Amino acid sequence: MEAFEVVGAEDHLLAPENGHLPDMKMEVRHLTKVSGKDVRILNRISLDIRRGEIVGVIGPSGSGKSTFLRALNRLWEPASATVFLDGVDICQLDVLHLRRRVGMLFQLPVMFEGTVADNVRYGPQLRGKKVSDNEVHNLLALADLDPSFYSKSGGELSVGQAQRVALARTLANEPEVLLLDEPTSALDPISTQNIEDVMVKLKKDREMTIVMVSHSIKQIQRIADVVCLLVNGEIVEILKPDQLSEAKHPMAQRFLQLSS
Ligand SMILES: Nc1ncnc2c1ncn2[C@@H]1O[C@H](COP(=O)(O)OP(=O)(O)OP(=O)(O)O)[C@@H](O)[C@H]1O
Repeated sequence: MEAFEVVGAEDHLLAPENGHLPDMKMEVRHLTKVSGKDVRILNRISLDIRRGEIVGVIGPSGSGKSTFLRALNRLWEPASATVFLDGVDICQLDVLHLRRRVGMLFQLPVMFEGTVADNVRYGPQLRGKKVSDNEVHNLLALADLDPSFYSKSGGELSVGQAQRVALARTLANEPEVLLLDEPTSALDPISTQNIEDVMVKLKKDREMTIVMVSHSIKQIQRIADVVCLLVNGEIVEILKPDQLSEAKHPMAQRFLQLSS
C-alpha cells in the first residue's frame, strides 16, 4: 500500500489510503453500515467523486441509495477515514461546516416560517452573515425563480416552487457539493426540467459536484456524467449514462430492463 499523501493545507492530514487525487472532490473508501439487527445496509462501498461531476445513483428500492447519500454529510456517522472531502476525513470536520460545504435537498422541500427571502437568508444569518436584497435576487435567479417570489410566504408555493426555494436556500451557503435525494420525484415534468437545467448550469458555471439519487433512469441519462448502480448495499456497476445496456451484474441488468 502507498503511503498517505499529505496535500498541503493544515487539515489535510488523513488522505485516502491510496493518496488523494486533486481532481477528486469526495472519496469514499470501504463505507459500511450495519443495522441494529446486524444487517449490512451498505457493504464496503468505494467511489471516487470527481470535482464538477454529476454522479447519478440508481438501484432497486431498499438497495441503500439514501443511506449512502446521507453518509456524505454525516446525517449518520460513518466510520473514520471512510469518506473524504478534498482529501480530508469528514469525521475530522466540524459537522455544521461540513453540511454547509456539502448541502442537501430532499424529495419534499420543507419551508421555514416567513417569506421566501427569509428562507434564502436562513443559513448565512445563522453564521451572522448578512445577505443583501440583491444577493437574494441572484440566488432566486440561480434557482430559476422569478424576483416576484421574494416576499411570498412558504405556504403560498407549489411543491415545485418550494423545491427551487429550498435549492436557493441551500445555494446561499455556497456549497461545493450538492446531495440530491430524489429531488424531483414529487414534481411535474416542467418543474423537473427546471431543476435539471439548474443542476447542469451549476455544474458548468460553478464546477459544482452533484450526487443525485433518482428512480428515473431517463433523468439520470439526461444529466449525469457517471452512473453508480447499487444492489443490496453494494456498488455493482459504475457506468457512463450511455453505457447502461452494458451492465453485467444480473440484478443490475434486470433492474435496468424493468426500469426502462
Ligand atoms: N436506521 C436504520 N435502521 C435499520 N435499517 C435501516 C435504517 N435505515 C435504512 N435501513 C434499511 O436499509 C435499507 C436501505 O434503505 P435506503 O433508504 O437507503 O434504501 P433506498 O435504496 O434509498 O430505498 P428507496 O429507493 O426505497 O428510497 C432498507 O432495507 C432500509 O429498511
